[in-house]
Amino acid sequence: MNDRTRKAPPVLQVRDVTVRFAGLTALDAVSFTVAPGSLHAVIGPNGAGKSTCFNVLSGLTRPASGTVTLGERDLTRLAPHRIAALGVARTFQNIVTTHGTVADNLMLGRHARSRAGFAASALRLPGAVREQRAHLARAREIAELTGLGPHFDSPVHLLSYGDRKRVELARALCLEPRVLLLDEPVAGMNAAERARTAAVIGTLRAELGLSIVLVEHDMGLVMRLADEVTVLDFGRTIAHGTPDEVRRDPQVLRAYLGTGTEEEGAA
Ligand SMILES: Nc1ncnc2c1ncn2[C@@H]1O[C@H](COP(=O)(O)OP(=O)(O)OP(=O)(O)O)[C@@H](O)[C@H]1O
Repeated sequence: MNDRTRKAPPVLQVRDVTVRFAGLTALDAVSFTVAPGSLHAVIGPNGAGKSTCFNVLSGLTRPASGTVTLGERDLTRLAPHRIAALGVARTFQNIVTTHGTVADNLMLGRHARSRAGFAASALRLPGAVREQRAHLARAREIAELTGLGPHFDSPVHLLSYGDRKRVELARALCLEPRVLLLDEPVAGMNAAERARTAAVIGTLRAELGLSIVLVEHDMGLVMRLADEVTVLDFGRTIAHGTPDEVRRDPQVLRAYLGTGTEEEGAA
């Protein structure tokens, strides 16, 4: 059990979000709601707008119109660090940590939550030492939760690719988020690593009660883990529902099989 179990996260609501890049509409009035403690997947073929959607949620891209709210808070125009401070943490598709030990990387993640100043820490004042110890203990718990416990003191570059990618996930968890945005968490992994990471994601939701938004190309993983799925294609929502509902949706099948109508512009 963990002592950080908190009340349910607030509802994350994306309403009518539109993003344009020059002439291209990357997201076109996209809306979805992430229920507290649920796992919501955003899927779609290449170029559908999934990363753009994540960039809006994490404050890296400002939409031309529409809003993103977490409970009562409007996140739409906040800087990324403010959004993170409100409890929305993300991982990145292509970042795989290579420096330091697992512990070093997780402590970097804890740094944002540290109250003791740099000088107090450097001078090893008692309060700062106590705080540091508590952060280290929590980092160790997070390592256990993400399957990295045995590697806590290992240099990251000696770990397998799958473990290294989970270091990024564990570092995001060190922010103690209420909402976790996972951008292709199993990309590039082999089958065993994918299964391991899927199990970790399931555990996170069960044990921490987090809301999770998942962008992932691995449909098996999405269908196994998601409570709800939003399907994008060319920036538009083409389907929304439970995994079973979307997997049978003719528009989804068309988008994935590339046999779309002229209007959908499939090649
Ligand atoms: N900074 C940008 N400037 C111009 N166009 C962009 C920019 N970012 C994304 N796009 C375009 O917006 C559209 C949506 O891209 P996005 O990366 O969000 O799709 P995606 O669903 O994440 O794709 P993938 O599965 O390949 O990662 C694409 O046509 C892409 O080329």
